[in-house]
This record gives sequence, C-alpha cells and structure tokens, in this order.
Amino acid sequence: MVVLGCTGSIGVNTLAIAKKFALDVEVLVCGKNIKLLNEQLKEFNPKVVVISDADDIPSVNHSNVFAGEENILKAIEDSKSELVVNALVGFMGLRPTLKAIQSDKKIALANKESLVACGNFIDSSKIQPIDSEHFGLWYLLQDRPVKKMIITASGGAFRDWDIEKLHGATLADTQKHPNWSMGQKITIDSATMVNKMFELLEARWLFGEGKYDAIIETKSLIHALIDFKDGSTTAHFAHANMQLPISYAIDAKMDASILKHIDLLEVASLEFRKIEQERYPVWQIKNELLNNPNRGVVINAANEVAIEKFINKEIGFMDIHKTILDAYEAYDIEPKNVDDVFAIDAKIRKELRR
Ligand SMILES: NC(=O)C1=CN([C@@H]2O[C@H](COP(=O)(O)OP(=O)(O)OC[C@H]3O[C@@H](n4cnc5c(N)ncnc54)[C@H](OP(=O)(O)O)[C@@H]3O)[C@@H](O)[C@H]2O)C=CC1
Ligand SMILES: CC(=O)[C@@H](O)[C@H](O)COP(=O)(O)O
Ligand SMILES: [Mn+2]
Repeated sequence: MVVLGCTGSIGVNTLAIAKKFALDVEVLVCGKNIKLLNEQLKEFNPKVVVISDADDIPSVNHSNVFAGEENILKAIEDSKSELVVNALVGFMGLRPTLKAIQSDKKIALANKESLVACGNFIDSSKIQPIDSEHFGLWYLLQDRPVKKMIITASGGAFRDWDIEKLHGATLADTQKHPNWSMGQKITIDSATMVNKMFELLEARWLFGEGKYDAIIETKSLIHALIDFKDGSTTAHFAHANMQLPISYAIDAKMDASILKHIDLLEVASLEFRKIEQERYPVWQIKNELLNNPNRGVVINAANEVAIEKFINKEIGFMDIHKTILDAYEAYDIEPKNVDDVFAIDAKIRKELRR
C-alpha cells in the first residue's frame, strides 16, 4: 500500500496495522519528521519515499527519496499498490485523493478535507472512510429504511470551560482533547466543533442525501447512531482507538480481533449533551451547510487560514468562528467542477490572508 502522512497520528496507527497483518508498504510520504521516518524505513523498507522539503533529502536513510507535491502525485500514479491510505492533513490532501481515484486505486480516507471541499466531484464508491464516526455509520448500515444518521462529538477541549474565558484560550489549551490523541489541526477543529461540521458534510458525501445530525457523548465510546424508520436506534460502541476503523479501511472483510470490548459495567454511565451555538458559534450554519454541501470549500479555506492566524497569535480562539462565519456570508459561491474548487480555495486564502 501507499501511506500518505506516515508520521502523523493516523499514519503511525496505519503502520502498526500494516505490521500486525504483515502488509506490504510500497510508498511512504511525510513532511518534516525525518527522525520518525528513518525509524519507519528500517521496519517497512518501502520502494519510494516522498517528503515535503528537498533540503531534508540527505537526512533520509533511503536511496529513492523525492520531495514536493508533484512527486507525491507521481509516486501514487507509478505505484503498483491497489490501496492508498490518505492521512495527510488539510486541503493539501485533495490532489492526492483525486490522483488516487484517477489511478484506479482504492482509498482508505482519513483526509476529510478532501470530501469537505470537493465531495461533489469525488467518486465515493472508491472510498473506505477511516474517520471513526463514518466507520461507525458504515458498520451500522443495513438494508433497512433509515430515518436519521447521527454522529457523536466529544465536545473538545473546551466543553466544560466558562464561555466568557474562551476568548483567551491558547493553542496549548486547544490540544487538551478529553478522549483522543490526534494531530494538532484536527484537535483545534474538535475544540471549535468545526470537525463535527466537516464530518456531517463528509457523511453527506459518503452516504448520500438524508438527515444527519450530531450530539455530544462525553466519553467518545459511541461513535455513531442510526435511527431506523421502524423506531429502532442502533449505536456503534468501541474504545476510542483508530486502529479499528483503519483495519476495516484496509480490509473491509476484517475478521480479526482488534480491540477489547467495552465493559459497560465499568463505564457505568454515559452523558449526552446538545451542541450549543453559544459555545460553538460555527454550529449556527450547520443546517444551512448540510443543505448546500458544495459550500464546504468556503468554510474549509476560511478555517485553514483562521487556524494559521490563531497559531501565529494574530487572532484569538473565538475569531476562528468569526472568520468562518464572515467568509460563509461573504463568499456565496459554489464550485461547478474540480478546477473551481481549487480556484475558490485559492481566492479565499489570498483574500483572507491580506
Ligand atoms: N488523528 C485522528 O485520530 C484522526 C484524523 N483524521 C483526519 O486524518 C488526517 C490526518 O490527521 P492526523 O494524523 O491527526 O494529522 P497529523 O498532523 O498527526 O499528521 C499529518 C501527516 O501529514 C504529513 N504532512 C503534513 N504536511 C505535509 C506535506 N506538505 N507533505 C507531505 N506530508 C505532509 C505530516 O508529516 P510530518 O509530521 O512528518 O511533518 C504527517 O505525517 C486529517 O485530515 C484529520 O482530520 C480523521 C479522523 C481521526
Ligand atoms: C477520532 C476521530 O474520528 C476524530 O474525528 C474525533 O471524532 C475527534 O473528536 P471530536 O468528537 O472531539 O471532534
Ligand atoms: Mn471523527
């Protein structure tokens, strides 16, 4: 397989599963973490390696190392593997997703930004979702009429903070996720609830038109629920560990034991909460966005610029919400094709960075 983002949170878990099932790793792609990459190279011995920065090539212990986006795309195209695991973060994951589809590969997709920004132009039949909630929905779906699909949110780092204090929240504060250990960007997205809004769009593109919603389940032990028309609701329970979704994304017929079952007596109780707009202001456009899913490209670009500015201390935490809501109002545009997606993304980034 080809593993994009091998040094990240999903990438490392993917390689743990590759090791467990003795799977062949043909290509490894990462950014700047050359130390971890070199350890992975000793273990997996891929044919091709691609990193982000050409200056780092001499530090990589491999004879076939390339750098930059063009070489990521070439490595996908040239590979013999049938499967590409896309665990890159952000909009930069979109071109590799499109290239993998064009090259007739199956995609194990963690890079939700691909679907958020470009879902209308991506053939979802090629995708097995890695995202835990979408894996949960996929696991629960059966041939029965569905009324509503519900995904859960943890509530993120600030679910119990005084709302007045949120303006002063720092980058370090955003990273204190209550249940999951993940990369920096998704952990910020979890604190703003942007992650859940993205996941509703992701679900819409993966599973089609229908009713979708999200609620907070504070322990992240339930990942998805389906309300069936008959009045039954089923829920997907599993420990908060991405190795389960990754295993199925790599092999949909997975029949091995991956995680321990949850002991409900040990859990004792679960708590559900409504997602409140006061704490998570972006949530006010959730329904509107679900009715206009093509506008995902707008909120994705605005979110990525806002996060950059927040990390650089140019704006405060709550300004991330404001940037997204303002951009959603200012840019009432929808892409008609893939080229439009890239053009709209570039325009919004340029204008918001001014
Ligand atoms: N973490 C999780 O549990 C979940 C993550 N996701 C999604 O999966 C994706 C990955 O998330 P996560 O693993 O947490 O992110 P991380 O930040 O942990 O990892 C990102 C990976 O992308 C690599 N990368 C970044 N920029 C470049 C570049 N320019 N060229 C090549 N490689 C690059 C990084 O390399 P390096 O570190 O070497 O710089 C790293 O390997 C995101 O879209 C996220 O929303 C979805 C569900 C759960
Ligand atoms: C593990 C996973 O799938 C993440 O997307 C997780 O859901 C993030 O946590 P939040 O529920 O806090 O957004
Ligand atoms: Mn998720």
